[in-house]
Amino acid sequence: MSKGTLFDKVWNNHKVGTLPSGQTQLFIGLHLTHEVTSPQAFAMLRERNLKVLFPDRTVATVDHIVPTQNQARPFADTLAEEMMQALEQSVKEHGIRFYNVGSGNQGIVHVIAPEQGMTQPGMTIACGDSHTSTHGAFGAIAFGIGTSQVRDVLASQTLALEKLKVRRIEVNGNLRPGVYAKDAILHIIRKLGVKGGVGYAYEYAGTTLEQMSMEERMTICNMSIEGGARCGYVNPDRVTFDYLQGRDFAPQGESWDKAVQWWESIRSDADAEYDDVVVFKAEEIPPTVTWGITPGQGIGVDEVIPTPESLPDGDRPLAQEAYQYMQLEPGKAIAGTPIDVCFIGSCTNGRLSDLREAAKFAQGHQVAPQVKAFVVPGSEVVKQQAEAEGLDKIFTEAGFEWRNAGCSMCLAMNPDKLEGDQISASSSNRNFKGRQGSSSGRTLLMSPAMVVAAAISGQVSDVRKLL
Ligand SMILES: CC(C)[C@H](C(=O)O)[C@@H](O)C(=O)O
Ligand code: SF4
Repeated sequence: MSKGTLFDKVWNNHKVGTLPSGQTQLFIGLHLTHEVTSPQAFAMLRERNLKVLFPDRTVATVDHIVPTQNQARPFADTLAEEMMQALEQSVKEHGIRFYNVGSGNQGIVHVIAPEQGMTQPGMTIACGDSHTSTHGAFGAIAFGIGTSQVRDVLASQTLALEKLKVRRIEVNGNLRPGVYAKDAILHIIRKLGVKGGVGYAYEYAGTTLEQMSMEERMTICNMSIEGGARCGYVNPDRVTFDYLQGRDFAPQGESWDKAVQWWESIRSDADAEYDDVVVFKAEEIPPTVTWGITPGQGIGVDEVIPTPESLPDGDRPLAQEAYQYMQLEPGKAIAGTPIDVCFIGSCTNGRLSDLREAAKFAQGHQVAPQVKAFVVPGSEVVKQQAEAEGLDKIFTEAGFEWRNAGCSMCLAMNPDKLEGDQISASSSNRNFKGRQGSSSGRTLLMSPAMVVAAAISGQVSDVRKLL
C-alpha cells in the first residue's frame, strides 16, 4: 500500500487509467440514484441501446419529490408522479435494487446508504446529487455528479475526473454545550468561504472529529460541497467500524476482520503531505446561524448582522444583496429575528441523533402560536426508530407536525413550501434565494436544537438558554 493521504490511496486504488484528456478514469464502487437526476441518464442509455454494466453496484430510492403527508398513488402532483413512474420503470428494466416508499427502507439517499451499511471506508461513491459528500464520513471518496456522468457510471461504472488537492481541516478540543457538528461546519464555511474548497477534497481531522459519532461526521461531510470542496472525508476508525458492524450490507465473519484490516490501511499516514492545513479550536465555535443567502454568511447567534464596513471589500456586494433579500438590517442582532416556519430534517440533520437532540429541547415546551413547525425524518428507518422511542409524541405534544420521510422543505420539490416572504429556521444545508419553495422565501440555517429554540420562542434564540 502506497503512503500518503486516504484520498490518494483510494484514488490510486480505483484508477483504471489516464484518458487522452489527462483526466483519470476512476472506477466507482457504489452508485446511488434518485428520481431527479436519473431519468434523463436512463433515457440516454435507452437511446444508445446500452445496458447498465453492473446493476448490483447501483441503488435507487425516491426522496426529493415524495410528499411527506399524503403518499397515496398516484401523487397529486402529476410531475412528481411521472418522475416516480420513470424511476420505477428504469429500475425494473435494468434490475436495480430500489427502495420505494413504504418498503421500510426508503429515505433520503444520503441517509439510507449509510444506515444499511452500503457506505464503507475505502470506496468510491458517486450519485447525481451534490450532497454525496456525506458518505465521506466513512472514509470513502464520494462525489456528486451531473446527469451525463450518471449515464457514464450506469454504462461503464467509471467516471472521467481530475484529481483533487487535499486540505486537512483540523478541529481540536471540546465543542461547548449547545454547540453541534452543524455549528462546526457552518463555522468552517464562514471562515474558509463558500468557494474556499474549490479544487480540494477536505480531510476533517483533529480530536473534535475523533470524538464525534458517525452521524455527526456525516453532518460535517455533508456540507463540504457548500464550502466549495468536491468531497470531504474523515479517516475511518473504531467509531466507523462499530457503526458498520452488523448492518445489512456490512461484511460478516472472516470477511469482516479482513475488511477492518483493509480499512485501517487506507487511513492517511501520519507523515502524509497535504496541499494545505487549517486548524480550528472547538471552544471558539459558537451556535451559528446564517443571516444571508449563502451558507458562508453565518454568525454566532449572539453576534450582530455584519455591517458592510466590517466585511472584506470582496464580500460586500453579496452582503448588500443579502440584506435586501433577507430584509435584515446590518448591525442588528440576529437573535430576536421573528420566525414563521421551523423545519427539522434533511440529509444534513434528519437522522435519529438529530431528532433525539431536538426532542430533548422540545419536551415540555410549546411551539409559539404563530409558528408552523414540522419534523421530517430522513428515512423510513429513522421514522420507525424515532417512533419506537416516543420522539414523535414529544414533538406532536409540543406542537410540531410529524411527517413521513423525504427531502421535504430542504428543497421544496414536494408540497412542503414556504409561502411569500416567510422566513424559516431550518436544519438543512442551503439558504439560497427561493430554496424552500417560494421565490421570496427566506432561510436561516442552524442546528436542530437551535431550530427548536426558534420554534418555541418564535424568534432566533440562543439554544444555550434552554440548557
Ligand atoms: C436535486 C439535486 C440534483 C440537488 C443536488 O444536487 O444537491 C438537491 O439534492 C439539492 O440539495 O439541491
Ligand atoms: S435533503 Fe436537501 S440537500 Fe439533501 S439530497 Fe435532499 S434536497 Fe438535497
